[in-house]
Amino acid sequence: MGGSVEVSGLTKSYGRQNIWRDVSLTFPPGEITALLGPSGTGKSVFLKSIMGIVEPEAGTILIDGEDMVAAKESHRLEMRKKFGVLFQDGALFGSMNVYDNVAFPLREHTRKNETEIREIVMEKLEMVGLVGQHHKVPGEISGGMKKRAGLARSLVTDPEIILIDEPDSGLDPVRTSNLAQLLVEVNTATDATMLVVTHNIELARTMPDNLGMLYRRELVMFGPREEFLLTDHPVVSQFMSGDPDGPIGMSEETDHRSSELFDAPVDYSAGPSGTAVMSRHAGARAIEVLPRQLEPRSGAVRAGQQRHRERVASGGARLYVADDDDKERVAGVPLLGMLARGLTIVGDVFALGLDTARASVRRPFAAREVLEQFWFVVSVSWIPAILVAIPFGAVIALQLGTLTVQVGAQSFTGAASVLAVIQQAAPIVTTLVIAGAGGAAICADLGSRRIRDEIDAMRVMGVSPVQRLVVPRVLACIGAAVLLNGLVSVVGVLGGYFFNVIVQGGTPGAYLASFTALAQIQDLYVGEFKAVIFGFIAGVVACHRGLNTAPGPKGVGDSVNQSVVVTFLMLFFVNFVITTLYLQLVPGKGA
Ligand SMILES: Nc1ncnc2c1ncn2[C@@H]1O[C@H](COP(=O)(O)OP(=O)(O)OP(=O)(O)O)[C@@H](O)[C@H]1O
Repeated sequence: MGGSVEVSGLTKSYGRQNIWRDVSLTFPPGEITALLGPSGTGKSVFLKSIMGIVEPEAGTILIDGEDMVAAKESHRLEMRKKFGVLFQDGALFGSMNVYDNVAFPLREHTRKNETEIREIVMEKLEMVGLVGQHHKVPGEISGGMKKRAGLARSLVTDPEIILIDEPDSGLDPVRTSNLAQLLVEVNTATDATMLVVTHNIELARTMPDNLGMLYRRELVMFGPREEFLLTDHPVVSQFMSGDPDGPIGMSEETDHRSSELFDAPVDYSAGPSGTAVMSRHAGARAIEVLPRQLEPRSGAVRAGQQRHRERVASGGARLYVADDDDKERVAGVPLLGMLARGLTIVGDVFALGLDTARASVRRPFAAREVLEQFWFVVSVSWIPAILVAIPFGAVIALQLGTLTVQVGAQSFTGAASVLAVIQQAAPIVTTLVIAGAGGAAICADLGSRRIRDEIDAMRVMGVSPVQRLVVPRVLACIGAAVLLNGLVSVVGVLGGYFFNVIVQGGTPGAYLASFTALAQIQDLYVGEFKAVIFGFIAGVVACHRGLNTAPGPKGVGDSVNQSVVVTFLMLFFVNFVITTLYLQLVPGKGA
């Protein structure tokens, strides 16, 4: 029998917007449950809360007795291995073809060899009608095909709990019916607990054993289909009939809450051959007949359905109906002030930095991904880094050259300009370029993956995005910073030499002599040390903003902008701290 999911007192807000509050319900193990509700009522947020990828402020979600809300992320990764999840748009990994997408959970979590994996993958692909299309990447297939591929991927590990977000979106009516039938067959074969979020009235009427509805920040009703589908609750019956007249309007905010219909007298009478018939005399909707439920094509008995009918017959399945008191006054968590939000981001970046450092010494180590990312960051950064290094070295050389002449210390020009380039200019220039070019691209890449639900899909499949995505990118930024720091130092020093010796008429001997007299090997080390730290900061900030991108293309743009600005601010602050410490701890040569 499938896993149990018990939700109790769940409340979620985004800033001031309360999405829903005090939601309590239990999904009976092995049964199919559908969660309905008008657009924007928080169905997807609810599904993501169950997966442990959205954090509710209050309440518990017990998965086979373990609380997902209270669990640490490392334990959540384990708990999520019980789940198979189909996201709204499939959430396929864009860099892999359909076959590799479907094989992904098996390669991650089982010791099966490629032959065994192939057998399972092809079986699931055949089930969803995608054999022959499996070599295509997600960009080459239709929305409906992505959905079916996502379903195949969610089933390969034989999950105990299957969560499905809008199975009908992007599908024509016939394929929607086929998919509903397929889900019934899957439930028959696996006895998994299934939760389907949908707007599709036909699907809601014919597939689930239980239904619930979210509306105006609360769970309006939850219970067995036999009662839910025959209710005269104004909100539920309007939604199920698709009637434009009633309490549900165009927008949640302006919908009025009418209890007129709810209070109207109801007349139940026996329906044909085991179904119940209800007529309501409140005017709008008249007769509703309990629709026939989808059955497995093979004629097999669906164990979940059997248990459900027994529960209903014994009176063990009760319809929950929310009180009609006005919940509108529920306030969300107040928006944090600008300063608090800034501090929260810095704290989160710090936490991600620690997680990254810990994960970088854990297996598996994605060496290939590190190399690919390193190559990418270097390839987009090295030309701008050199082009910035030349004028930067020249400006430092000219400024210091002029100054040393003014104070009569021209013989120290070489040391001053070389140290300024190696210790200050090179690490800063290098990292600014890495943050602006490589970091921005990393942030945009992760942000796009986030809005396509790829990151959530990864977490739901029990794979840590920190280990898989952040560690390689941060290591790549550090490697690129060290390499480019060396390159920028050389270019900057040569530029300085050119301007001090050739343009300003200094002598090469004095230039080099001052350098060897005042500089020491630690000066070189501190430059490279800074490059490591700055590369780490640029990588972590870019990944943090990418992974926390708000929905939509604007969210990606905002994240890239924030990534660059936050990196710059942190770089200059950390540079100040390191320089101060270095000057205190390492006495200058000859001091
Ligand atoms: N990451 C987020 N940050 C801020 N607000 C969010 C976030 N995710 C969702 N919301 C808000 O939560 C509300 C519920 O969104 P959700 O996607 O769960 O609705 P839904 O019922 O699934 O809608 P639909 O049926 O149209 O998909 C919306 O107002 C949405 O703007």
